[in-house]
Amino acid sequence: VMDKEVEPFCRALPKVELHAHLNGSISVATMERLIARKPHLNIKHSMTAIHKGQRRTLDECFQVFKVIHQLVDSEEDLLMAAKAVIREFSEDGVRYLELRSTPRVETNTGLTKRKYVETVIEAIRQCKQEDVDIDVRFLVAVDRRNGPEVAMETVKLAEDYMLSSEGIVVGMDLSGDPMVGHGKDLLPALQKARNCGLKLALHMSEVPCQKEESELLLTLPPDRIGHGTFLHPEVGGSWSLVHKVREGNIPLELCLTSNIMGKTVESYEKHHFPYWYKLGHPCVLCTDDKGVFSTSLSQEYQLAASTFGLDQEALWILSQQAISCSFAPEAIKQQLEKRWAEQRSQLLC
Ligand SMILES: CNc1ncnc2c1ncn2[C@@H]1O[C@H](COP(=O)(O)O)[C@@H](O)[C@H]1O
Repeated sequence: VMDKEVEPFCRALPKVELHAHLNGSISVATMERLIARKPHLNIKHSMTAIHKGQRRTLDECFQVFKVIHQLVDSEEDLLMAAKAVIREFSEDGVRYLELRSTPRVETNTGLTKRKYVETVIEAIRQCKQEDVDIDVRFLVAVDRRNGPEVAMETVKLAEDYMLSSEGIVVGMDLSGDPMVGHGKDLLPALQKARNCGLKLALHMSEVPCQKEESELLLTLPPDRIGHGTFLHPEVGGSWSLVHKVREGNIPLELCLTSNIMGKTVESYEKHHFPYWYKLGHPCVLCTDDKGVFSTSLSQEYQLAASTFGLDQEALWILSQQAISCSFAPEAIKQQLEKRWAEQRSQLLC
């Protein structure tokens, strides 16, 4: 009985998505349009998404992103993809979204990093004009693969747009293949970002053996942590890491399906969500790459409910607490809180 009711409940639940990579969030329908535009690339659907039951290594996931980047290589593609992703999140009941994306240069199409950022901002503005029911902010991403100079350049770009985008650009993300590069080289850039008022959402301990890097990144400290799969001592992390994350009350962005499909976590049951949740630590359910991993935020809420035995009240609280973990201005947070409160009585009766 519970499962039947839980699906429509999770869809109707107003939700906050804080960890979504733009190019990983492109749906099958949009991917079809992009593939049709570029037949010469000879790209098959099987190369852009991982389906239920399938699992890849993280390494293979990063190959998938390379293929997607070939499909999204112009201003036009990017605008179309970003608008579609925003609409789809809204249709899934997401009312506040922080979209993250890595500015890229594409010499073939004349795409520059500035144009890239401006196009994502334009997509967000157009959706707002078209009354899509969702508040969207933008986190400019640093791909760790590209090293300290590019990171610094990206920080300058993010700072410029934070000042000129009327609140759309709110922060930065550190992401990319966790096996490549070291956080210590990127520390000065991240410090600079923090000092100029950009919020930091950093991927940390997504794979084992990043203990030292995580210790270092925690000195910043970040405003939110992506994944944090291997922070606790039971999986090779340390008490010191757990202690610092708890002391700083640094929210974790947790992506169940992504971690299973990327094989960093063995099964839903073994996910680290309950570890932190039981400590009362702020945990935010997120999709990571809803396109690549064929999921949705409401599906992630359902999976958390069925795997960890959360009732509807608990799901509502989980989604409501995500508001305070967001980088939205205080006034917006208050508006969202109000909206959540209004919907509460309709949802939980
Ligand atoms: C699965 N776990 C993950 N871990 C780390 N980084 C990830 C990721 N999933 C996605 N990305 C990052 O997001 C980029 C794609 O979106 P954008 O081109 O930026 O919009 C990837 O190239 C990678 O840098």
